[in-house]
Amino acid sequence: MLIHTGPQKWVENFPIADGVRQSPIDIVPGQASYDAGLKPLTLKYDPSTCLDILNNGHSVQVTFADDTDSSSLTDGPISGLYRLKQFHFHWGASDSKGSEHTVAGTKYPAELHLVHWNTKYTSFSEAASKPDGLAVVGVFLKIGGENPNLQKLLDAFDTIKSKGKQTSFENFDPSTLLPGCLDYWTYDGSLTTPPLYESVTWIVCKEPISTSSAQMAKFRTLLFSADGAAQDCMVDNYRPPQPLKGRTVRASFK
Ligand SMILES: NS(=O)(=O)c1cccc(F)c1F
Ligand SMILES: [Zn+2]
Repeated sequence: MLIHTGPQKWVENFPIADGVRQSPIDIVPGQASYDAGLKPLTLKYDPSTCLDILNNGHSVQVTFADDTDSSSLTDGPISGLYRLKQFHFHWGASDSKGSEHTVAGTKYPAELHLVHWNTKYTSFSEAASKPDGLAVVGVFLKIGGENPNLQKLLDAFDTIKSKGKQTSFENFDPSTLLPGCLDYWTYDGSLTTPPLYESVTWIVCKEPISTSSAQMAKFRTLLFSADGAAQDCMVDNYRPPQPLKGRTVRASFK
């Protein structure tokens, strides 16, 4: 029988779930403070660093070679250079929910997370638990026209349907999943899945990218469960917004 240990249970094994800088949050544009000192994001991605696509049992993840600075994030709210490690998604059981961050209470059907780690540390694993260790760029997906760049990922889903399945995935350029305008909100937060480390500088793009309802349905064909186990559709793999606890959300735009 299926036991879902949802976000409400995480605090038992990860007490930081009730910490002071947890993610995601509800972003209230009217309460964000414009910071003229915030630089535009510099995202330089090399498609040849794209390695594989994986069903890790809680999302679909595309992993990158991070042994050089070829795919990097600089500027924006951060100092130094952060390397792209992976990107993944969160989505709902229907188009009415699925994003982790919300905007004045609005839920999007999905959210893309591009995970980067600070090269002042020697590896992702070392960086993952440091207060300035990670920078995650979040991009909302909204229902609109079909997204041909997203379709390249979806076409690989049939071969990674169940938990633990992965397949090679090469020469994908993640910048094709970025919105045209890179205006963003930024705040200090955490991983949104266990171990919930408070190590993430969040950079959430104001402009969503489009996906179709049919493309969203394809995400929902993935499984939380491993081959041979009772089939458990991978849906609602998002954590709800967490208390702001006095944090300031800054905007890179007026
Ligand atoms: N949802 S999330 O972007 O916070 C995230 C999840 C797992 C590992 C990470 F490094 C990470 F950043
Ligand atoms: Zn995520």
